[in-house]
Amino acid sequence: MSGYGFRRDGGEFASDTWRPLDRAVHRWVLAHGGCAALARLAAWASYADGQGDAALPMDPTRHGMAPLSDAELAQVHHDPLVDAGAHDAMRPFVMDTAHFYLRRNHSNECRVAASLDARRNAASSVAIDDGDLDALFDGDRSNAVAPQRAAVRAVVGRRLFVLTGGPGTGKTTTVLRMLAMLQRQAEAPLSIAVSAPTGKAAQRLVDALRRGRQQLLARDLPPAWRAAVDALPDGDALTLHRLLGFDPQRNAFRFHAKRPLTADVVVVDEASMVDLALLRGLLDAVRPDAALVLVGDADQLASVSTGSALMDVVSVLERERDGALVRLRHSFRAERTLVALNETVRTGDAAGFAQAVEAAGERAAHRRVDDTARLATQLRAWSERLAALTALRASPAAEPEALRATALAALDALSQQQLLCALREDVFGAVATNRTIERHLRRAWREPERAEWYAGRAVIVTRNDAASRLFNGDVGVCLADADGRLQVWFETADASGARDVRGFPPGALPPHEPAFAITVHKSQGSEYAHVAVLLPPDPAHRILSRQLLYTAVSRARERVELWSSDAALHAALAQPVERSGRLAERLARLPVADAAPEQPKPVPVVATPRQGELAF
Ligand SMILES: Nc1ncnc2c1ncn2[C@@H]1O[C@H](COP(=O)(O)OP(=O)(O)OP(=O)(O)O)[C@@H](O)[C@H]1O
Repeated sequence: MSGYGFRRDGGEFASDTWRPLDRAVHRWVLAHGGCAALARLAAWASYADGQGDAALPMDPTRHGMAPLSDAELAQVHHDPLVDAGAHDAMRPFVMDTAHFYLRRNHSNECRVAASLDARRNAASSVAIDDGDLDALFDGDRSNAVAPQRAAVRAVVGRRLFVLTGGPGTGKTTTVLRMLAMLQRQAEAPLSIAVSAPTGKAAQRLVDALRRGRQQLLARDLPPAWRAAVDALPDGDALTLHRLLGFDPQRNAFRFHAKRPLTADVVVVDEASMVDLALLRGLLDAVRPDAALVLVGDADQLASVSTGSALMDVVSVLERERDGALVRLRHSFRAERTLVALNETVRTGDAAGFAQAVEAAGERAAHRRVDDTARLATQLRAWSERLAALTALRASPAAEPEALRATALAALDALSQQQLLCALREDVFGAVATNRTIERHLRRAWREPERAEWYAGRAVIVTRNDAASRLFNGDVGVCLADADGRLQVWFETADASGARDVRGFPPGALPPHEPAFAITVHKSQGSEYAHVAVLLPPDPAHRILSRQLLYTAVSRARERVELWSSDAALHAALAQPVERSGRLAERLARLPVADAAPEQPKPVPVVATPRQGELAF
C-alpha cells in the first residue's frame, strides 16, 4: 500500500514520510538513552499510529518499514525504555507477541479486551416468548424480520450487545424495540443514555427513536407493551464526549470506573467511528451491571483515529457465534439492485461489481473519470441537474407553516443528489469540486460571480456549536425571502419528533463550508437518493480502500454513479483496510494476565499527541 522505505543510513529522518511528530519521537528516544534501532522503531510506531494502527507488527512489518535484524531486535527487547514482559507501566513502549506498541495503545487495547470479555461473560439467559414479540413487530415473522426479533430477544440479560447491519436494515427500528423489551423486563423505569460519536449522528438517533416511539404508541399495543414504551425516556442527543464528560483541560473524562455513569442502558450508534481510546473511556464509564449496546455498520470506514474496534469485535463474536451479536442483512430501504451492488463492494468482488452495475440499468453507472477534462464534463452535467432543482430557489413566505414547507422542500431537494469525494484536497477533492459546482450554479442562477451567499447555496457545519445547537455535519440551505433577505435553513425535529426547520442569518452560522460535494468520511450516517462517488484516478493513492468505497456507495437509496478510473476502482476493491493490532486476538482467547486490569485512572483520550507534546 505504501512505497516508503526503511533506510538504515537514517535517511527516513530526512525523508518526508515521517511526520514532524514521528521525528520528535525518534529524537525523544535517543535523548532518553534509547538505542538507535528503538528510535527508528518508535518513530515508525508513531507513524503507524497516525495511520490508525494500534501496533506495529514485526513480521511482516508495515508501511514499507524494512524488518529489523535479529541483533537490532535483541537490542530493542533489552532496551530499558521497552516493556517486553516486565509489566512495568513506566516504560513508554511495549513489545508484545511480535507487536511493538506505544504504551497508551497497548494499555487501551488490553483494557478494552478485558472489559468486553467481562461484559460478555456476565450474560444471563432469559426466556422470551416469541408470541410476545408479535406486538412489537406487527405479527411479522418473515425471514427479513427474524434477525430483528432475535436481537430484541437476545439483548435481555446481557451486559454487552452488538447490533450490526448495512444502511436501512432496521438498526434504529430494532434498538427502539430492544429498549422497550429491556424496559418491559425491568422493575422500575430505566435510565437510558443514547449517544453517538458525532453530534449529528446522536441527534439523528434521538429523533428517529422519538418518531418510532410515537408510531409504536399509535398502534393497538397490549397494555404491558404500552406501559414499557411509554416509560422510555425522551433522551437528549449526546455525543460520546459529552456523555462521558470530556474535560479538555485534563484531557480526561469526568466519568470513569470509579465514578461511573448512572445509566442502566447505554446505546452507542455509529460505533464503527469509535476509536480505541474512546471505547476504553466508554467501557470504563458504563457500570458493570448496566447494558451496553453498540450499534453500527462494521463494514464502514473505521474511526479516523486508532483501531477498528467495532470491526474487530464483530469479527470475533461472529466467528464464535456469540449470542451477543446480531447482524441485520435485509435492507428495508434501498433498491434491491443497489443492495446487490453494495454487497459486491463489501466483499471486494470486482467482476461481481461490473455485473451488478450492468444489472442495475439506470440505477448505477461507472463513468470513467481519469483526468481533469473528464471530471470537468461530469461536474458540468451534475451542476446542471442541481441548477434545475427549483425548490432550491423558492422564496419562503412569512407564514410559519408555508415557510416550514418551503425550507423542508429545499432540504429534501438537496438530499436528492450528493457528490461524495474520497479526497478533501487535490483537484479531485471536495474543496475544488465544490468551487467548480458553485461557479456553475452562480452562472446558471445569474448570481454575481463573487457572491459568497446566494439562494440555493448548500453548506455543511464543520464544528459542534452548543449556542446554536448546530452540529458538525449538519447541512443547511440558503433561501431568499420575498425581500431578498437570506436565511440558512436547517432541519430539526419538534417535541413530537416531527420534522421542523430553524433559520439563521448567514453571518450567525458556526464554522461551515460548501456542501455540494463532501468527503466520504463526512457522509457517514447520511443517505441520499442519487449519489456520485469521485475517486482519485491514481490507483496507488493511499486513500483508496474497500471500506471507503462501501461507505460511499451505500449512501445511495435509488441511484449511484462511480466517477473513477478502472485502476482506482480495482485498487479500492482489492484493498480492505486492515488495521494492525491484537484486539481481535485478545478477545478471542483472553490470557488471564491481560484480564487483570490496571488501576483505573484518568485516561488521556487524545489518541495522537499534538505536535511538540509526547505522550506514549
Ligand atoms: N421490521 C420492519 N418492517 C418494516 N419496515 C422496517 C422494519 N425495520 C425497518 N423498517 C423500515 O426500514 C427503514 C430503515 O429502518 P431504520 O432507520 O431502522 O434502519 P437503520 O439500519 O437504522 O438505517 P440507517 O442506515 O439510517 O442507520 C425505515 O423506513 C423503517 O421503517
